[in-house]
Amino acid sequence: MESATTIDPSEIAKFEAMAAEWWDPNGKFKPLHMLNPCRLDYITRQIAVEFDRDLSASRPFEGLRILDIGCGGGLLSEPMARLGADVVGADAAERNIPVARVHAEAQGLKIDYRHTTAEALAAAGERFDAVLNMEVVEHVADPLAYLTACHDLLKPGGLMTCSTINRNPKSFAMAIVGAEHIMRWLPKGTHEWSKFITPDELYSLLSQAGLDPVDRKGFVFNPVSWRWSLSDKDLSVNYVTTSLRPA
Ligand SMILES: C[S@@+](CC[C@H](N)C(=O)[O-])C[C@H]1O[C@@H](n2cnc3c(N)ncnc32)[C@H](O)[C@@H]1O
Ligand SMILES: [Mg+2]
Repeated sequence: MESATTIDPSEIAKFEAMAAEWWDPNGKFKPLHMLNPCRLDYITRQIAVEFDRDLSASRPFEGLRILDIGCGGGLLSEPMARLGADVVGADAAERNIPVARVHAEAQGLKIDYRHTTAEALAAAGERFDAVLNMEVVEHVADPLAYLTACHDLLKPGGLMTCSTINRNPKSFAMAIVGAEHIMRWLPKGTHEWSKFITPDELYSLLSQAGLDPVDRKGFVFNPVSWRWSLSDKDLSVNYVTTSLRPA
């Protein structure tokens, strides 16, 4: 892989070790499986509004080229392909790629999965209408270089959704003590609290990368209903943003 400046080898090693579990809803990626309906609701609505698509149509994203960067096993690539998009899924952890490919093939989906990075794709001149950048930025070596490569991957007027975890005492309690040590949803050491990013810091990084941040919402877990929902106000732990590449 050329010019892979955003790779943190210790982070990639963690994901290589978990690759076989991507599609086990009760495995190590259980939190992402639980979060999927809520985040898909957000992502599909943002894309539909920006590109004037009707989500009640059978393949509303037909003709859109979408990159799922840090795609893991393809938990988001697959629904985008089902909606008709032309999807590239890219991940720096090599073992994720065959896992994602085999699963998509079994579903009868055509997705272009690649073992590569955002910076290598950008350098190769790849361009997309939308980039899904979900739960990756807190795992990269250089967030600004990474987001700049993501900016370069967008066509003018293109849209990126970017989610991560806030950095404060509550997110330490919930995302690290709660998710890793008490619930054991994630292996211990999955997340480093110091790499979490506040929404204001992320907006600033997105702007420095040349993007216009236009929206942010919280992903809030309700332990009573055992469901995630979107929140306008509570971005205290998990949250998502939308930004546009100026036309
Ligand atoms: C928490 S997972 C999120 C997977 C997927 N985006 C989702 O939300 O279902 C983070 C993924 O980012 C990948 N990753 C980490 N650093 C990366 C980098 N510098 N470039 C590309 N992918 C990276 C990891 O291998 C892992 O698959
Ligand atoms: Mg994460």
